[in-house]
Formats: sequence, structure tokens, C-alpha cells
Amino acid sequence: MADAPYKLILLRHGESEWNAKNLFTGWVDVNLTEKGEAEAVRGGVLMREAGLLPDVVHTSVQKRAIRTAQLALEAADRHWIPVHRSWRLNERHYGALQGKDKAQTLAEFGEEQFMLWRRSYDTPPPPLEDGAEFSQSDDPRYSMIPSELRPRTECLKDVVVRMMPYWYDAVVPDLLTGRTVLVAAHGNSLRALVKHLDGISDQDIAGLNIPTGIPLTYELDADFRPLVKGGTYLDPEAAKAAIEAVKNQGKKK
Ligand SMILES: O=C(O)[C@@H](CO)OP(=O)(O)O
Repeated sequence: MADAPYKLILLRHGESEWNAKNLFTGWVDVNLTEKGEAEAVRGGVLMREAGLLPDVVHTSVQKRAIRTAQLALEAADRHWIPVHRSWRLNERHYGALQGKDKAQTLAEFGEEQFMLWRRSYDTPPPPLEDGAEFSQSDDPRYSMIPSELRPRTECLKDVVVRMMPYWYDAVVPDLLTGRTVLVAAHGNSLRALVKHLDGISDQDIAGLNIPTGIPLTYELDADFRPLVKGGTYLDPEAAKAAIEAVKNQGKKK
């Protein structure tokens, strides 16, 4: 069996204001709730207790992931490590669903359409028009992305396509130098990465949910394939309960 020279930690941001309100969020730049901040700190404590200390961190350009990384790294006494950020690690752009209530959307469109938009691999929600209330068309942080590349909606397949160049060009080179790499990102950008790492099929990925604030660690072999499929959550019990909660979003009132 190949060695496991590479260590990767994936961390979904802590609970956001819109997670708490049960709204589709996507590229809308909402902050963490107090609970989300506490989850981020706890994520850092778990890393410290496990002796898994990141040497470099990669985040999206969204506040909830940026702040989660900072809070977790402070708790692990690693606030000083180099940071890289990219829109390619952003949450999936949720198109015209951004800002909509998940329970209301489920009631209005029915379970099949709701789950197709939420978890199918290749059905994107309707696009969000530039200039609309929850559009990022005028956000300066995206001004360097050419218009034809800038998402107005995305399915998970689209996220895989825009995320993978970052994996190969930015994260893998850090792993190759022997650094322990932390990727602090989002439910769906991390689902895209886990799909690639674990070789999950387009069908089966629909059933995979990632909880907020609990580090998911991978040891990777020389081909950047996991020694343990699915990785290892640092708090498996808490992860199990939190995964169920993510799965059932929309059903709660
Ligand atoms: O609203 C969103 O942007 C995401 C993550 O919070 O939701 P979902 O889990 O429904 O894809």
C-alpha cells in the first residue's frame, strides 16, 4: 500500500445567519451567528487536541469561511500561518434561489423539484439576473472574473469544474511540500472536493452532506487518494447528528 505523506483538513464554516434562518445562501456574504463562531472555535480546539496543526490555510472569499478559519486557527494557536483565498472555493452559486426560504421553496415547488435543485448533480436552479437584490454582479471582489466565467447559478457539476483548477494549482502544490493544509470553505464546494477525493458517483453524491464547523481530516497517498474513504471527522458523534440536520433542512419550520 502506498504511504500517506499528505495531510488535508476540510472545514465547513460554522452556522451562518442564513443557515439559522433556513434561507438559500450561495454567494450572499452573510456572517456567522454566535453559535457559528463557537463552532469555529471548537473546530480549532479539536485540531489542537488531535495534534493536527495546519501549516497553511486556503479559504473562499466569503466572510463566513474567512472568519471560521481565523477563529479556528486562533483556537489552535496557528493564527500566524499563510493564507490564500479564492472565489473558486466559494459556496455554490444558488441562482434565483438565493435569499429564498427553504421550507417555503419546498412547499411551493414540491419535494422532487426542491431536491433536484438542492442535491442533483447537474440541474442548476434558474439563473439570477445581474443587478437583482441578491446578485453579486457589482461586487468588487469578483471584478477580475471575466463575465463569461462568473456564475449566475450553478449545479454541483459546475462547482466541480470551477473548483478543481484551484485544487490542482494551489492546494496540491502545498501538500507536495509536506505541509498540513486546511481548506475552510462551504457545504457544496467541499461536497465537490470530497466527490473528487473519494471518487463518489454523480448519483451517490446527492446523499452526502457536510456539517458546519467539524474538521474532516484526510490522509492522502502519493496519488492524493484517501487512505480512509470518506476521511475522518474529529468529532464523529457530533458530525453524525449535524449531517442529519443539514439533510433535513427545508423540512423544519
Ligand atoms: O444555502 C446554501 O448556500 C447551502 C449551504 O448552506 O445550502 P444547501 O445545504 O441547501 O445546499
